Order: sequence, then structure tokens, then C-alpha cells
Amino acid sequence: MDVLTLDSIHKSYGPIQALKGVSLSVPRGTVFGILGPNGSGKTTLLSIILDVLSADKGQYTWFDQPGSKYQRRQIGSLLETPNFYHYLSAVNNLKITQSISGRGSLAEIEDVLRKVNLYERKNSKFSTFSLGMKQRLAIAAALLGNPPVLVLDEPTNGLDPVGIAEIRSLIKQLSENGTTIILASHLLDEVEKVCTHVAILKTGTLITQGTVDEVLADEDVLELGVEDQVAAKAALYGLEGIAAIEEAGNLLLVKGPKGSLDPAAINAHCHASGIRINHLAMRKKRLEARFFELTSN
Ligand SMILES: Nc1ncnc2c1ncn2[C@@H]1O[C@H](COP(=O)(O)OP(=O)(O)OP(=O)(O)O)[C@@H](O)[C@H]1O
Repeated sequence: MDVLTLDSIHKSYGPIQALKGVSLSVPRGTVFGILGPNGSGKTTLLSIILDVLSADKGQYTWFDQPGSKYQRRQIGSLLETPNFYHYLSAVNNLKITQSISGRGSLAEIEDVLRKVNLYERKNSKFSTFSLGMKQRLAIAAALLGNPPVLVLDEPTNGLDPVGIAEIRSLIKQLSENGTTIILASHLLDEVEKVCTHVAILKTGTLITQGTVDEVLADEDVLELGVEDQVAAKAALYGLEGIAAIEEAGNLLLVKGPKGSLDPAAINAHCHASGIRINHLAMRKKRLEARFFELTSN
């Protein structure tokens, strides 16, 4: 079941078309990354699904129901860091957030602090927190009311590697406990580590979506180390599934459409042709490389 579907969402700011008919669906239980260069429409998209902005055209549904205030209350969100009071403790800040938003209950505050691993510091002043802890407190605020879905815009913005790793493990932990997480991010490496699914936007248009593996793997690339590259190329050209063989230093990169290369068959073919192999590995394309391929002109 999908928790969110968008059907041809359009949004313009005067002459600027920020979203040009975006359709996508977010399956339940996924960590869904929305990627795109600056200005591609990520924040606009999140603002629309959170009912902060309205679309010019198109529809979206949460849990198969048209977006409404009731649906919206089931979504935890972090579009920008909330204004916490520096001189108040974590607990007292969340009490204020809870009373303003009406989400969740006072009794839940200790639970959400446990979820974000701030329980031990619940009575410390906000001003004593690291940036990573401040961001985790913001996520705790979004978790009030135990929402089944969490929407986060650039949750690791401005954090150092330790803070980024803290947010990464928190997202994984929330996901393991059943929360669907939708996040926009610039950090491709992070998205690759934490997301199960991605959608890539470019100037308001969705160019691809799917599981991280589907988006990454549009072709198979097999690294092959051999003593005699010329003989290996001659032996392998024409073998079923192989579209190209490129030299890359000591290695040959054997390429073919997704799912076409069988390392065991290539190994056996080389062996039968008297070619000695010293390295054989399927290469996984990095999300970053794929992203640049898809978003450059
Ligand atoms: N309030 C606004 N008024 C006019 N144009 C806007 C407004 N908000 C966004 N835009 C424009 O709409 C387009 C999409 O912006 P948006 O902020 O959604 O992209 P983004 O992918 O979130 O970018 P970034 O990664 O830089 O935050 C951009 O061209 C931006 O300049």
C-alpha cells in the first residue's frame, strides 16, 4: 500500500514553474529520498504535501484519501528547525511545542526523547546541545502524536559527520520500528546509505523514481582483471549480453544492459579460451554518479 501518491502536481511562482506535473508514489514502510539540484522543486513539493502551499493543478492523497487537515495531523514533519528556547530544557521545550501544536500528549514527551536518544539529557538546557542533538530534538517534536509518516526537509543540513551519522542511525531505527520516512536531501552519499527508494527531480520534473537499486542499476558493469587484455577482449566480444568492453587501467570494464551479465558464464568462457583472470567483480554504480548522469544536460 502507498502512504502518499501525487498525481500530476503543478506549481508556479509567477513565471517560475517550480513543479511541472510531478507524479509519484511512496510505498508504506520505505525511507523515500527526494533528490534534486538546488531549485529543482524539493521544498515546494514537501510544502504542498504538508498543506503549507497549495498546488495549482493536480491531486495528492495520503493513505488513499485526498489531503485534508485530518490526514495532515497524521504526518510528523520538519520543514525548518523549530524555534526552541535556548534557556529551557529539552523536556520543557517539547512541552511548549506540544501545547502549541496540540499533537500527542505530555505523557509522550519522555517516549519521544527516548526514541531520539536524548532521554539522558532531557533536563539539559537546549543551549548546551550540539547541532546534532538540536536536530534530534526537532525530530522528537515531529514524533509527538506517534505519526506513521515523517517528512523531513534536509535533516542533516549543517551537521558535522558525527551529527550526520546520529541522524542516519535515528532514521534507520525509526524505519525499523515501522515509520515511513520521506526526506529531501542534497547529500547523495547519505541518501544512498539510508534510503530504500529515491525520486530525482530536475527543474520541476521527475526524471526517475524507484528503489535505490533500480535507480542505480540501469546497466551491469563487470570488472575484469586479466594478464592479456587484447586476447580477453577478442574472446569476449560477441558473447551474449555484452554491449561494450572498456579499458580502465589494469581492468577491463565489461558492460551490458541491466541483468544481462553473468559473471560465472564470463568466467567459464574466459577459462575455456585460455584467459587467466586475476579479478572478477560486479561493480555497483554510486548514486552520486547516477545522479549527475541523470541531472546534467
Ligand atoms: N516563494 C517563492 N517565490 C518565487 N520563486 C520561488 C519561491 N520559492 C521557490 N521558488 C522557486 O521555485 C523553484 C523551486 O524551488 P524549491 O525551493 O522548491 O527547490 P529546492 O529543490 O528545494 O531547492 P534547494 O535545494 O535550493 O532548497 C526555484 O526556481 C525557486 O527559485
